[in-house]
Amino acid sequence: MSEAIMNKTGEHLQATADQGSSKREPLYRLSQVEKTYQQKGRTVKALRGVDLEIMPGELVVIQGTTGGGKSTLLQMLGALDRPTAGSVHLAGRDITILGDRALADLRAHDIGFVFQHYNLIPTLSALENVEMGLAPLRLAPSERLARASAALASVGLAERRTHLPGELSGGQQQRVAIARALAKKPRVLLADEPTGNLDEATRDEIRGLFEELWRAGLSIVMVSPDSAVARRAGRLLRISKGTVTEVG
Ligand SMILES: Nc1ncnc2c1ncn2[C@@H]1O[C@H](COP(=O)(O)OP(=O)(O)OP(=O)(O)O)[C@@H](O)[C@H]1O
Repeated sequence: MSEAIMNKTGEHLQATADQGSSKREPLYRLSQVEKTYQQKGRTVKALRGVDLEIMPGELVVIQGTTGGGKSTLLQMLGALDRPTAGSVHLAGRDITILGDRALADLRAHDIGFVFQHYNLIPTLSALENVEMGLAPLRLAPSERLARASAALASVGLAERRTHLPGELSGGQQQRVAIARALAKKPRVLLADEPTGNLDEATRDEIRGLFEELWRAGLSIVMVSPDSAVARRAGRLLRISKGTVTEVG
């Protein structure tokens, strides 16, 4: 990535890195988190008493066996679902006791999501897609435009702002999705197999972008089976049968 882009990324994220919580307070603190699902009359324990702390500025990669609980854990971190037992604190706040509206507000402001399949709206331009991510924040239109433009520039796509997703490569579409998450200035970026849909060369480009974002101060938690992503991680976790272990 060019130095100019990195400077923009750094500037864009500075406000995020500075916001609120002190450096010593964990970004996440999970205590005895359990999640059980009912599946055709039987109980499945997806998470079994997970204790986990993630500090601000960490790049955490989660790997594990199929059905081990990776997606369930990411859903707990993303406030997309509540645990059956235990607590999840985000920046010192117990998010397991929040109501639906407060959780939606938290997701809109504090958590950036990136998925394997980009989830862009095909009829909207790159810039409009990024702006859409800001809709729940009810910003003034000028502020929304400024934030979306800055986020697109921070991933190197300033010149592609008017392009539709179908006119962009897979890697560029994933960059738009990352810009959409960054525009919120989130406390944390959660990514679910973000390189899973890309060819090897593009995969490396997106791995590099995540690493640069991390080095610029962003906290990132990523589920990825990609061993090259794991090698770049600050911290690698394995989850199997609902139990998390540190690797290395
Ligand atoms: N909504 C649900 N309802 C019932 N069971 C579920 C639900 N979501 C997950 N499970 C079960 O919980 C366990 C953990 O699932 P999870 O999706 O978290 O695993 P995973 O590690 O992400 O798997 P994969 O790598 O296959 O995506 C599995 O046994 C799964 O079948």
